[in-house]
Amino acid sequence: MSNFYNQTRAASSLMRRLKRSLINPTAVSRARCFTTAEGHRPSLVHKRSLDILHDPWFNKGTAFSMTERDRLDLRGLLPPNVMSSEQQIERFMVDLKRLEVQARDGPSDPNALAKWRILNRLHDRNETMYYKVLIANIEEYAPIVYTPTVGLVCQNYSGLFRRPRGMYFSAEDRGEMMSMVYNWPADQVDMIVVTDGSRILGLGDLGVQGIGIAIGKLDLYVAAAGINPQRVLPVMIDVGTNNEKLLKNPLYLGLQQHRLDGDEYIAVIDEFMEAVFTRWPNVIVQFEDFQSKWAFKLLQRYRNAHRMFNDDVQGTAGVAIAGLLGAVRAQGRPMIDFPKQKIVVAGAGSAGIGVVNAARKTMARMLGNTEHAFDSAKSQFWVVDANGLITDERENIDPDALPFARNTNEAGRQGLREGSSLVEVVRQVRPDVLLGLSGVGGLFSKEVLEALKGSTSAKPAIFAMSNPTKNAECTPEEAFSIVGDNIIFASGSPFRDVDLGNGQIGHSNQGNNMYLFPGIGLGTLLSGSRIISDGMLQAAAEHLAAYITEDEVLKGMIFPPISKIRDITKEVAAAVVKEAVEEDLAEGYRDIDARELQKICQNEEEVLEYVENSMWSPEYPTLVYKRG
Ligand SMILES: NC(=O)c1ccc[n+]([C@@H]2O[C@H](COP(=O)([O-])OP(=O)(O)OC[C@H]3O[C@@H](n4cnc5c(N)ncnc54)[C@H](O)[C@@H]3O)[C@@H](O)[C@H]2O)c1
Ligand SMILES: O=C(O)C[C@H](O)C(=O)O
Ligand SMILES: [Mg+2]
Repeated sequence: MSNFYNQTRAASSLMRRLKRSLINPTAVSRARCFTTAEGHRPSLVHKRSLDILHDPWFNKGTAFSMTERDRLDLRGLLPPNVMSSEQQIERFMVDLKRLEVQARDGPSDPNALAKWRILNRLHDRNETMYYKVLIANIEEYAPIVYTPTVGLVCQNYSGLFRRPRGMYFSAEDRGEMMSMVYNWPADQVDMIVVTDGSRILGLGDLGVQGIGIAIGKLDLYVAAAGINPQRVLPVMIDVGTNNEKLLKNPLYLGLQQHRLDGDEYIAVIDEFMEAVFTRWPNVIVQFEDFQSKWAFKLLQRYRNAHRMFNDDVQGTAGVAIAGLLGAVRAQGRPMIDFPKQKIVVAGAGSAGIGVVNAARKTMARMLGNTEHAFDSAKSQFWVVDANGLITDERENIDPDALPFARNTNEAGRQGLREGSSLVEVVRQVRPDVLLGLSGVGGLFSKEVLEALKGSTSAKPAIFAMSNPTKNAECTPEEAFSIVGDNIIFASGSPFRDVDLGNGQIGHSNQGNNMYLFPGIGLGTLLSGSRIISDGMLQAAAEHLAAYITEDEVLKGMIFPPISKIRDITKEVAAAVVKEAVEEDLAEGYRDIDARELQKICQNEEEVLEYVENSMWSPEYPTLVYKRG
């Protein structure tokens, strides 16, 4: 009897709620909660895709089941791991409690993560205002939305995740990507930054959490290059992770399996490339923070047929070249002396090898671009990795590092051998430049910096390029205090200038690929080039190098201030457009065809104007309602 009574009461209460829901949309959701709990009765939704995720009544975030994701066009718009609502709450609570703990190991600003949250919420609410704030305060907030804070964000992404941004393609989506790509609401996408999360900055494998780096890079594409924010797409390809800590964490948002490898891995990336280029044939894809093992292979696989580049290999190389040329000028020598520089590089990964390859080519070009010049230029480099100096005696040598392996006999005459330590190499070689792309914080120890005092250069250069801040090979204070005032210093993450006393400033330059990738992307877009050639990358680097005046260089400034990044990007993009036209690669952009582009490129001012006029600026447009 009482059972019957309860059922009747529940049924009439449900009827009342449903009736109310017909007139009051708020009640729909209340009824939804009620019916779900009582009888799994579905709710009717008149939305799909992102509109559901952005609706607080219907959104379940990571708790959408896979069938619901398929039914509602949500596949790819959420990290792949489906969570229970209990897990969601646990994740939220862990994050909430973390606020009580001071962020350790992060950027020097203890409030960086809090600032990131505030900016991120603005990004979700009002994109125009977000970019207005970012552009107007780029020097202050680039370190929040980009390196170094973005590293901390990626490390904590499972806790920080609120509203999804970008697309996730996972190993589970094989065979589905071609249709999934249509779940993204924008018909036009100009720029994709994609990562597989395998080497995020110097922080290692962060799996699905690496999406933060793609978001941060695209923030700069909008702020610096004026790419329309409605046409950017951050992508995470989740093929698993080899980070055991993440694999053991039940609240991790990614696939809880080890990374795919070999042909299986390549098949996933191939499928992703085919899907995005089918839907958006003119898109440009920037590969970011792939472990070296795949970075070079994928670059070779796609670069001759697709509009793509690898920022860590090619963007970094260009920035380093600009910095190295600046360092030569700072010594009061002509740039043409670059081929005489002795360069010790610590780190033989995607970034280190990318830099030595490009620097070797630049030297060869300066020496007349002959085969002999190219061959002899390699002797200016000493490459040291985790196992010490790389020589031709190295077993299982990485083929990408092979051209830079020192000849053992010749190394012996210098007092060096296979595996010599960094300090030994610096002591014996007495280099003009010590460049770090090792990911190892503090690698340029007191001993190494002391050894650099023996440099044959009047003004040795120290490039501690690893990110984020705690992974820098040394700080500017260490460099100036140990090696002396008469040095050039650059780091990947921002550091403050050093007060040398007597009114003298030791400049701390930020040598980061952020000076180039936005211009490479924008220039490629505006030229309509089908590929990104070496010449286009070289033109970008040369323009960055030329941006700094003689006066600035002599004061030790080899990179311009970040506050000028929009102007630098415009110049770099114009150089890329011109080179694409010169190489006959440019096919035009929108209503500017190849022939018109050629005409524009005959006049320096006109190219710059073309680029500037094509850049998006954060201004509110007037909105007019039109029935769909
Ligand atoms: N400033 C920039 O614009 C910029 C651009 C790209 C990469 N980076 C930074 O460069 C670092 C490396 O990136 P990657 O993609 O080449 O990584 P990677 O993991 O592929 O390569 C790291 C290299 O460093 C070597 N290494 C490790 N320990 C060493 C030691 N004790 N001494 C000498 N070498 C050592 C490794 O053997 C490997 O060759 C990262 O921290 C990344 O953030 C900076
Ligand atoms: O992301 C950066 O700040 C630079 C570079 O791409 C890196 O991987 O460290
Ligand atoms: Mg990178």
